[in-house]
Amino acid sequence: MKTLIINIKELLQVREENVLKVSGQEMKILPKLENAYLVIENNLIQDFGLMDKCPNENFDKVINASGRVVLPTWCDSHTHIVYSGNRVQEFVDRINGLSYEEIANRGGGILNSAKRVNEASEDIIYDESKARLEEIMKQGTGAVEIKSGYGLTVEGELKMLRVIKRLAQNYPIKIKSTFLGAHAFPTEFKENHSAYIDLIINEMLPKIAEENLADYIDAFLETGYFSVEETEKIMIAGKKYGLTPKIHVNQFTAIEGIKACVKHEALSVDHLEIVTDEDIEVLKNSKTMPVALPSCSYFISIPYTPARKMIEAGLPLALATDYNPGTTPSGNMNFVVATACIKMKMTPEEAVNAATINGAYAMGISETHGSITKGKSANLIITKPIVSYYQLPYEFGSNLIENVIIEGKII
Ligand SMILES: N=CN[C@@H](CCC(=O)O)C(=O)O
Ligand SMILES: [Zn+2]
Repeated sequence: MKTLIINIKELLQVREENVLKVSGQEMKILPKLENAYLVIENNLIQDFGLMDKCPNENFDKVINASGRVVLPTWCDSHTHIVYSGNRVQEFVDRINGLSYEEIANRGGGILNSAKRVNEASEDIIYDESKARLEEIMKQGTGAVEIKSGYGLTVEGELKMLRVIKRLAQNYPIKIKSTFLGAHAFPTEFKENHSAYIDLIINEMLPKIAEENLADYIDAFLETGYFSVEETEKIMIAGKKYGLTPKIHVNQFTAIEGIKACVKHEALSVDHLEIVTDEDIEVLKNSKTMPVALPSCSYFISIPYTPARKMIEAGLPLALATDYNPGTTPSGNMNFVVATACIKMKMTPEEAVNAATINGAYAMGISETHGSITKGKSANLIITKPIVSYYQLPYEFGSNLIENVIIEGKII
């Protein structure tokens, strides 16, 4: 099957294959072709260029993208879309004055979702989660990382990871799986942290490895959740099973967690609503991708990641949704990109780079995803007719996507 897209008004994020992430000043540049064509063959980007060089041969399908922008699909490197039920009552409780912390201390929050996951069957969780996956694909996401972390029991965590595996088998979207057993301490382990960490290390991890259920390991490194020392144990144990760390850190407090993550060669550090100068220095000398989650800041009214400061210091930055029932019940990367521009003062170029190539890097797939590059997966967003890509963050509440192509096929 060979498809040709013609008359593309702007073809964005055109890169050579050696560009796996962009940092600092490089993030300001979003390479593009105007009036371009693109050829898809065998689910891959086979060729692209300017219309005056457009191939003149027989194609199985021709798409006329006149007036439209084409860009790589979003790479959402941080989600929790496998869960059951919802937390609408906590949302209303927060409007009425309770904080995220107060709700968690009453047994709500992560433990509330853990109760639902442990009560629900794998099939029910699968059905609820696949609806969310289908929704984000329509919103232009072509690769996604999904975490466990609402099981917090051996069976619950395995159940979530098996759902992620089934989603990966049944949908064309690229899925990376992360084990987040260290998301919160179950009530029965509140006073005995080391017993829960032993359970993660000695019971959960070997079973996960045996069934090959995860690519990465995560922990919620935060005051009141997992300490630096506890997270280090988890990272070391995960690495023994080949799971690279991707860690929740600096959401509410800065406790030198980033330093520990960099020491253990984390692929990414995520949240970063609170960032110190020392954190920035540590990240500068690393391969770790900082990941900002602006819809979480928006939804629970916490600070936005200081993107300007980080980019100006020369760091890369990725953007992701954090889609989860508690702090971010939305997986819309278009909203994330717009919010990064509006609230974090990222330029549209920086935001698109952060949501594509840097997002791909943060889930270890930037050799195959995240840019318009020959040989990469044919994962494309085709917009409706628009003035320029600036319109994407500008019209932040509108759906400007006409078609999404994943692995060469319109979904
Ligand atoms: N902060 C930790 N974990 C999730 C929220 C979990 C929840 O409240 O269910 C997050 O990334 O925001
Ligand atoms: Zn998260």
